[in-house]
Amino acid sequence: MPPRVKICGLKRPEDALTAARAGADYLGFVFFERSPRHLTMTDAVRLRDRLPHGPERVGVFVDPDFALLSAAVDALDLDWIQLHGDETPKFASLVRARFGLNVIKALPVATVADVADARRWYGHADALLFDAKPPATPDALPGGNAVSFPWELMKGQDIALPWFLAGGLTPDNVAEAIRASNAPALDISSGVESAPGEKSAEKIEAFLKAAKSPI
Ligand SMILES: O=C(O)c1ccccc1N[C@@H]1O[C@H](COP(=O)(O)O)[C@@H](O)[C@H]1O
Repeated sequence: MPPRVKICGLKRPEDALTAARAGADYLGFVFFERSPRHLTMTDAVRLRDRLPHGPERVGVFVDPDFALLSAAVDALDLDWIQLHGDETPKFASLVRARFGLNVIKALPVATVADVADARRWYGHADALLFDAKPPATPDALPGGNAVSFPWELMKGQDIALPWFLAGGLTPDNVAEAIRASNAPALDISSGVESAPGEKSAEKIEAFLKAAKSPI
């Protein structure tokens, strides 16, 4: 079965439509002010009725408060909440209970010990997302840095939740990433952009083609 694919950091309805037509399973929207992909609440409300139906909608947050989550859930009719900061398992459980939505917890990975951290989230999150650790630079974001970790770290891991491979994926490296990691789902942002925050229709289509039919 081909991996499920999330195209993240969408801001324009035409990019969401391109992703949906090309076979994306999830559409991701970033609510983090420092990101070039940040969606303001005003823009989110405008976007809502122009989004395609079919793919599930994921809001991406970094150590959010409940007011932000509530506004974004309402604005975009979200299906999933992705926590991409230093949130605790207890906080993830509270979010699930409060909103009745699925939670994806992003985990930063550099070594196999970071992958083993997954088990802390069993019973608290509905899916996990393994992303590279952010570079140690002042301007680095918690995610969306176009940085990969060694995909082989995931191979043969017994992860008891659905999981996404993320970080530095591109149309050119995704077939190798799938082979190396056996990932059941993939998440991409920078690799389908022409500039930070600007999605490329050609790259979205190329990524989905390569991800859904790896050689
Ligand atoms: O994309 C962002 O700007 C972002 C900001 C804050 C937290 C998470 C963010 N993105 C997530 O990171 C992955 C990997 O990004 P990339 O493909 O390496 O650019 C992305 O898909 C989002 O889930």
